Order: sequence, then C-alpha cells, then structure tokens
Amino acid sequence: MATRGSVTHVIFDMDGLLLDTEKYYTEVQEVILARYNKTFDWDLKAKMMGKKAIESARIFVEESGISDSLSPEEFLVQREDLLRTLFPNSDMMPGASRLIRHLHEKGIPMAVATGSTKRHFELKTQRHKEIFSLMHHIVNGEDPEVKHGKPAPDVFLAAAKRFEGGPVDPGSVLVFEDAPAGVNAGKNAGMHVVMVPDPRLDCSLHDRADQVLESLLDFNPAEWGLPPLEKPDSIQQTT
Ligand SMILES: O=P(O)(O)OC[C@H](O)CO
Ligand SMILES: [Mg+2]
Repeated sequence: MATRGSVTHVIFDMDGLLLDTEKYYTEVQEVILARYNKTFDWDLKAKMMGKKAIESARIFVEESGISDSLSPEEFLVQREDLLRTLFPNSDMMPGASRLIRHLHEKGIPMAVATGSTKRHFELKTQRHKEIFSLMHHIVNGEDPEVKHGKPAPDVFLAAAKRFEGGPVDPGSVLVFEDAPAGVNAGKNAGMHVVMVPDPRLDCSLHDRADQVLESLLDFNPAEWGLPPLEKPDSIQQTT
C-alpha cells in the first residue's frame, strides 16, 4: 500500500480528540453568554477551541461584544466553577482507547500535547488514568516551553523533544487534532496532521489538515506506515 508518510511517533491533542470535553466548554460558554442576552455560536467556538485559556477568554469577551461588562480574567473565574463540576465526568471519544492500545502494543511512542492546564488535565483524566499512562509524556498549556498556545507550534515541538532519543524529526510525527488552531499548530511544527473535527465546524477550517476523518474509528494506521490493525473491519469495540 502506498503510504502518506513514514511515521514513527504519534502526538495526540486531548480535548475534543481523545476526550469528549469540548461539549463542556460549549455548555458553560452558552450559560455565561445567556447572562448577557447573547448566544454562543460555532463561529466563535471555532476561534476559541484548542487555545490556551487566557487567549480563548480574550476572544470570547471581545467577539461576543461583552468586554465592557466582563474582562477575560472575570470570564475565566465564572467559567471555572462550572467546568470543575463537569470535567470529572469526561468520557473518551469513540475509537480513542482502541487506537492508543493498538499503538502501545506495537511499540509506537505516543504523547499528549494539550492547551489545557495541569489542574484541568487531572480532573478530565481521573477516570482514564490507565489509558493515559500508556503515553510516554504529556505536555500541557502551562509548560514553561509552551510560550505561545496553538496555533503556535510550541506545544508540539516541546512534545517531539521529549521522546526517548528526541528531538524527533517533525516529518516523522503524526498529530491528531480536532481544532483549527491545533491543526495549524501541528502544520506550523512541520508535522503530519489528521483532523477529526466536530461536524458542526465549517469545512473551510479543515483546509490545512493532511487527512480529515469523521471519527478515530475510521483511522487506518497502515496508510501512514504504522502497524496495521489486526481486524479493522470486524472490530466491534467503539471506545
Ligand atoms: O484541545 P486541547 O487539548 O489542546 O485543549 C484546549 C482547551 O483546553 C479546550 O479547547
Ligand atoms: Mg482539541
């Protein structure tokens, strides 16, 4: 089979890609905007997702036209209480556990590169410690090497550096992302990017991805020169 590239290492985004957590941000942001008689839409969502908290907070108050009433810092305080009650319920996205277990079994080194804070990472993953323990390392948005959030390449370059024998050549890394800013970050780092976007995201925001999939269940490792799934057509497991 002709492959798209010779991939040796994999870096996963977390929110909206491995974990079904973007819905919590959406829900909470809808609640906050409703307090100002405004509605939250997918144009605004697309601009915020994947970014560091303070960066997305600035976009939120400015683009929704409430910056005279609510500062980015105040928004984060309001959001925090609501998010903290929701994050411990986080579920894995379909196909995430299956793919991670497969790549781990085959000895492919994996990492997570998230814009999320360390504290939020702990809350979101508390029910999924075993699966996240299969990652060689995790880089979060508060890491000192991540000077700029996605779409800057910092978080992916930091993750590529920390593999055994690193830094890994970006051309050998496959990134999985759900957010436009995250796809741009992976491409800005010189890596291959598979995008698994929410279907509500405008298709024009898929442009820079090397491959766009509806679900991680549709990913075919062999296409990227990675060890093939044993029985890709008969696997019933969805998580
Ligand atoms: O998608 P991630 O994992 O980089 O997380 C970013 C924010 O926490 C949520 O959009
Ligand atoms: Mg994401």
